[in-house]
Amino acid sequence: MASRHRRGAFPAGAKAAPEAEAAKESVAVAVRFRPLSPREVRRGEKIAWYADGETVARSEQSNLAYAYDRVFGPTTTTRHIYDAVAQYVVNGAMKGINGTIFAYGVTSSGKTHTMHGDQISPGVIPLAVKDIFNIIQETPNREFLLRVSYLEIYNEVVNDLLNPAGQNLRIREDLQGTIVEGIKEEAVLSPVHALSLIAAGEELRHVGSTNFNLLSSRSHTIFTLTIESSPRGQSNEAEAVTLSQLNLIDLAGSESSRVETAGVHQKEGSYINKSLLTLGKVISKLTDEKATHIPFRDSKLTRLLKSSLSGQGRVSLICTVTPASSNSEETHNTLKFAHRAKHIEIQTTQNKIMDARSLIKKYQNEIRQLKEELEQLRRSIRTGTPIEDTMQKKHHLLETKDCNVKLQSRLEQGEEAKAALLERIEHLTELILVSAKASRTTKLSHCPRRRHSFGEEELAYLPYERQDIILDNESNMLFVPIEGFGEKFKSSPKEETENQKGHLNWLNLRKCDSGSTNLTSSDGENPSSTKSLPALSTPLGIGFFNVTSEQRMSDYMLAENVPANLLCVGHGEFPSDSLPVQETPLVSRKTSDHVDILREQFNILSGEVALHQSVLKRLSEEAGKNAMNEQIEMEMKVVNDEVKLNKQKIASLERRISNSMSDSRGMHDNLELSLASECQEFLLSERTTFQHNTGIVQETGSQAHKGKPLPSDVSDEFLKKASQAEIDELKQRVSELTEAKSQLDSCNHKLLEESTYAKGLASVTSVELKALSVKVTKLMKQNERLSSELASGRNQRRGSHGPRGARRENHTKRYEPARRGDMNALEAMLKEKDQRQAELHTKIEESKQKEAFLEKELANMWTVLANLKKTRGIDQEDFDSKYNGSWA
Ligand SMILES: Nc1ncnc2c1ncn2[C@@H]1O[C@H](COP(=O)(O)OP(=O)(O)OP(=O)(O)O)[C@@H](O)[C@H]1O
Repeated sequence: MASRHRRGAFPAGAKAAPEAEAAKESVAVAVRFRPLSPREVRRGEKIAWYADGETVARSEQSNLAYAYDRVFGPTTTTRHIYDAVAQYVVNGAMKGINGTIFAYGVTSSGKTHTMHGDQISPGVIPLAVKDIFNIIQETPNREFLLRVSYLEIYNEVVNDLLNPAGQNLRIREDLQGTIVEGIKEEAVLSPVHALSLIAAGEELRHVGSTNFNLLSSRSHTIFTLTIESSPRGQSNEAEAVTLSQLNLIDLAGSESSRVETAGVHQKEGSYINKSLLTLGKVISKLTDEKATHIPFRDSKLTRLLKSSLSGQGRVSLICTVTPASSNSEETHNTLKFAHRAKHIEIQTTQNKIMDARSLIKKYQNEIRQLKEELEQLRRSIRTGTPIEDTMQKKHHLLETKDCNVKLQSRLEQGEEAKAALLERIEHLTELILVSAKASRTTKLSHCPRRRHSFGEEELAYLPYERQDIILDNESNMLFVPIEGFGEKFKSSPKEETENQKGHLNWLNLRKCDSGSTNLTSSDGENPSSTKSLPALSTPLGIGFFNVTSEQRMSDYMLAENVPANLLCVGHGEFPSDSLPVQETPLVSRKTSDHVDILREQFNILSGEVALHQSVLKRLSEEAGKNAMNEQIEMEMKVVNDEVKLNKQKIASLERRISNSMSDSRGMHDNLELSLASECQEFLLSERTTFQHNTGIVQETGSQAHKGKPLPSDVSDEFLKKASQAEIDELKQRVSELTEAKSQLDSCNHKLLEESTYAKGLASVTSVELKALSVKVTKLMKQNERLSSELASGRNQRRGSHGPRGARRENHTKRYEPARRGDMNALEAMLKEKDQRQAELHTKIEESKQKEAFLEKELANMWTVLANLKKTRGIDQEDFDSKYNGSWA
C-alpha cells in the first residue's frame, strides 16, 4: 500500500482520546564503546576513552569524564544493550506511545553493528521486531495490525527502500505531522516477513567503502513500524484504537575533515556531515531554554525526526564510539553531543484514536459486513432463492423450458460471489495479528477463518534465539582484549568481503539446514571450528571458502566481519529448528484446505438439491393443475433423477470429509482437531438443512401425486454403481495429485533456497573481484615504477662507459658493488611482483569463472522453477477440470 506516511502523528482525521495521559521523561542516552579493531591494534593505538563503570565515559589522557544513563564497554552484547535502553521504547510503542531509537557516531564506530547486527549478534532492529511479535503472542486479548516502511536519506534525497521506483520523495508538514508522500507501507504478518523486507531494503541502500570502513553506510535509514491495536473479539465501535510509530534509525557516520576524500565520496561525506551538524544544532537549541527558533527545516533528517525530537514519544539514543587514540577528538565530540541530548525533555502520550478511520477498525468493519453478506448469500443459495429480484422473475423462468439452465447459472454466479467474499474475508483477517495462544482456545467461527496467528514455531524461524551467542572459538578473536576491552571478535580478515554490510546475512542462514557438508575451518588450525556449509550444486562451492586469509587480506579491510565458518552457524549456536520453514505445518494446512474444498463441494451440491427440489415442487403443482401433461412428467423424472444423483454424491462427500478428518486426527495438532470438530458441526448443520429440505419435497411430492404415483426409479442401481466408480477414480486422482503437489512444493522450496544462496555467493564473488582488481591496479603501478627505475639504472651503467666517463668511472667503480646489489634486489622485486601479478590475474580469472558459473546456475534454477510452476499449473488445471467437471 503506497500512502502518505505520517511520522509520529495521528492519521488524518483521527482525534486523540481525551483520557490520554502525558508523562514527562527525558531522552535516554547510552554510550557504547566498541573494541579496538585489528587495524588499530596493528597500528599500536592506545586507549583514549573508556567506560568507567556503568554510567561514566572517562578520558585516559585528561580528567574529563561524562555521565549518561548507561555506558557500555566493548564486551557488552547488543542483546544486553537492547534490554537496557531499547526494550522500554518498544514496549511503549506496543501500548500506543511513539518511539524512536537511533544510533549516532562517527564512521566505523559501530552504528550498523548496533542497529542491524549480524547473524551472531543481531542488532536492535531484528531484536525489536522479534520482541513485537513476542508481545503480540503474549497479549491474547488484543488484535494488532502492523505496517512497515523503510526509507533512506541519501545526499539529502529521500528514497523508498521498499519500492525501487520510489525515489526523491517529497516531505511535507501539516497540522498532523510530517508526511513522506507516496512512501510504500507494507502490512507485515510475521517476524520473518518483516525481516525479509528489511533485508530487501538493505539491498537498495547506498553503501560504499571509506578509509575506515569497507562497507560504510552512505545514507541515513529510517525503518518505521506503525502499530495499531484494539481489543479482541466483537469490536466495540466506542472502543479506542491505539496507534503508534516506532522509528528505528541507523545514521550514516560523520567523517573527520582530516580524511582525504574526492569525487562522489566527498559529496556524500559533506551531505552526511551537514545533516549531522544540523542534528547537533537542533539538539542544542532544544536544550537551550532561550532558543526561539529550532532549525528542523535545515535538513531532511531533522525534518523527519521533528516530532520525535520535539517531544512526542520515547527516544533512546545510542552513541557509538571507538576507544582508539587516533579518534580521540571525534569520540570527544560524540560524547559532548550525547551529553547535550540528555537534556532534551519529552512528553510520552498514549495515542488513542476513537476514529473509525483507523485501518484496523476499517478492516474489522469490512470483515463484519462481508461476513453478513456471505451469510445472506449462503442462506439464499440453500433455500434456492439466490437473489432478491429473482423472486419476481421466478415464475416467468419456470414457465420457460430452459428454467433449469438459468437457475443453474444463477447458482453458479452465487457461488462465484461467495468465493470472492470468502477470499476477501480471508485476506483481511490475515492482516490482523492475534496471539496463537488465544486462537487455540477460541472456537473457530462458522466461516473458514484462517486468521494469521503465530506460535513459538514461527517465532523460532528467526535465526537466533533470545540469548546472545558468544563464540568460544578463541582463534576467531580478532578484536584484541586490552585492559578489559575484550569483546570476542568474530571474524578473520579473509571473510571481510563475504559479509555484506546491512545485507542481513542471517536471513540466508536457512541454507544451512539441509544437505550440509562438514568442512574444517579454512585456517586449518582449529578442527573444532568445523562448519556446516550447504551442499552446493557447484564444485566451486568448497574451494571458494578455502582461500587463505592472506589471499583475501587487503589494506582497507577491517577484520570485523563474520568468518565463513560462521556464515552457516554450526552446532549449538542456534537450534536447527530455528531455521526458516513454512509458516504453518504443511500437512495441517493441506488437510484443512482439502476439507475446505470438500465442504465447498458439499455446499454446492446441497444448494443444487434445494434448487432442484424447489423446481420439483413447482412442477408437481403444475402437474396437479394439468393432469396427463407428459412433458411435465418427463421433466419431473429428470429432476428427480438429478436429486437422487446429488444425494448420492453428498453421501459420498460426507464419507470423504469424515475420512479426511480421521486421517488428520493422527497427524495434526490441537488446531486441526478444533477445525475437524468445526467441520463436523458444520456437516451436522448442513445435513439438518438438507434433510429439512428433502422432507419438504417428499411431503410435497406425496401430496401432489396422490392417486397418481411418480415414475419408478429404474436407474437407481445403475447410478449407484456409476457414481461409486467415478468417486473411486476421483479419489485415486486426488491422492496422486496431492502427492505430486507436495513433491513439487518441496522441490520449489529447495530451489528457492538454492537460488537465494547462489545469489548471495554471486554478490560476494563480485565484491571479491572488485577488491582483487584494485590490488592488481596497484601492483601494475608499482611494476611500472620499478621498471622505469631499472631502466634508468641500466642507462646509467651504460653511460659510465662513454668518452666523458673517465672520472665518473672511478666514482662508479667505488660504488659498483653496492649498485649491482641494488640492481639485483630491484630485479628480484620485479620478478616477485610479476609473479604476484600473474597469480592475481589467475585469481581474477577464476573468480570471473565462478561468478559466471553461479549466474548460470541461478538462471538454470529460475528456469527449472518456472517449468515446475508451469507443470504444477497444468496439473492443477487438469485436476480442476476433472474434479469439478465430474460434480457439475
Ligand atoms: N561493539 C562491537 N563489537 C564488535 N565489532 C564491532 C562493534 N562495533 C563495531 N564493530 C565492527 O566494526 C566495524 C565497523 O562497524 P559499523 O559498520 O557498524 O560502523 P558504522 O558506525 O556503521 O560505520 P559507517 O558510519 O561508516 O557506516 C564492523 O566490521 C563491525 O562489525
